[in-house]
Amino acid sequence: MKKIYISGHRGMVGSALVREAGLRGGFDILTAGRDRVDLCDQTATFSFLEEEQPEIVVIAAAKVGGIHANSTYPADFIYENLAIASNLVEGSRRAGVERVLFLGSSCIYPKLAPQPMPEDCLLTSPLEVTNEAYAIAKIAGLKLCQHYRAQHGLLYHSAMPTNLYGPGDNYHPENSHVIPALIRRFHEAKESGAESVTIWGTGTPRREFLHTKDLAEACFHLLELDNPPDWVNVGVGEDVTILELAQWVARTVGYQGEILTDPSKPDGTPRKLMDVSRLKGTGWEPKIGFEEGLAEAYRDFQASLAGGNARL
Ligand SMILES: NC(=O)C1=CN([C@@H]2O[C@H](COP(=O)(O)OP(=O)(O)OC[C@H]3O[C@@H](n4cnc5c(N)ncnc54)[C@H](OP(=O)(O)O)[C@@H]3O)[C@@H](O)[C@H]2O)C=CC1
Ligand SMILES: C[C@H]1O[C@H](OP(=O)(O)OP(=O)(O)OC[C@H]2O[C@@H](n3cnc4c(=O)[nH]c(N)nc43)[C@H](O)[C@@H]2O)[C@@H](O)[C@@H](O)C1=O
Repeated sequence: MKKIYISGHRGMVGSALVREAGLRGGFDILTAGRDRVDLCDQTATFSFLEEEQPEIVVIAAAKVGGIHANSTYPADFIYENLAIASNLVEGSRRAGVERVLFLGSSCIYPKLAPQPMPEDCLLTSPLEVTNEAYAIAKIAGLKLCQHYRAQHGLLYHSAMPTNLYGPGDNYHPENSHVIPALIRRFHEAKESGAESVTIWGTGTPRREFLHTKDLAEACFHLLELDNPPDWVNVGVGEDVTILELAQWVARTVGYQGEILTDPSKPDGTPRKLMDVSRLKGTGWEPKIGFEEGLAEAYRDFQASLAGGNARL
């Protein structure tokens, strides 16, 4: 049994990682809420890792949000994410942790990166302003792992997922990502009989969406590789416009009214399609189709309304 600490286990990604570890077997799964350890607190994080002695640490704890949250609270996003990454990476080294997997995000790549975006376009031109603070912290996390691996010979490496969705998402009307936000807005419009739903921005940006179960499988696949890349993109390799996404969500929810756009709201990056050839070359493929994944996400939202554990 390998002792694996999955940080952020109450979150959308951390909970998918815990489920996947359970399905795979062979892991002694360690989790800890903020009540046990605040990962922004260096002393508490170092002591926790020293006491628990995990063999593997997965960094899925983070301050996370959509375009509005990122641009409204940039100080929180850069500070908390830098602190979590540096405390967990240095704390892991001190506690003798053999392997760390750090989760970043596709927003680490330049705003106008070549499409699809290969791993080596990192730091080649400026970032998108709406999530610069978060992206800088995620680049720092990736670089911590890369340099600890180089200097200390530790197997610390990273995965850069595209935009994610799945059970346990954050359905906050303003601070969430686009999929949970639209599920909620279209559902409420259907319930109230509203004639139209307005989506933020022009509807023209393109985004790629990966289900968290596929991401969790990719993470455990990476943890099985003897010599994983320092960082690797995780995505499906296909994208849609935000207007097309809104039409998918409307169909899933059963909303038949009009869809309007609001160009006074930010679009963010025009496109961020991942080049996933490196990961696919190691034998991983996503499995969950978008229609199936969205239908499941809508069921998760409905369960949360009925008193489940999703965040509203
Ligand atoms: N969601 C997405 O679309 C994407 C996510 N990612 C990455 O995946 C990872 C997880 O994201 P996701 O699951 O969506 O985010 P969530 O917000 O759902 O989960 C984050 C988790 O981190 C925990 N956490 C945050 N700060 C602290 C802290 N100081 N101490 C202890 N725990 C803390 C939260 O705890 P609590 O429950 O107490 O708040 C929560 O459980 C992040 O690294 C993110 O960058 C990457 C690409 C896209
Ligand atoms: C995962 C990723 O998430 C963030 O980047 P983002 O891709 O811009 O994320 P988003 O999901 O919030 O928006 C995607 C697109 O959708 C449009 N959009 C329409 N209507 C709504 C809406 O109602 N809510 C939201 N949130 N967006 C909407 C929105 O205007 C944008 O064009 C980063 O901050 C960064 O942290 C990061 O890593």
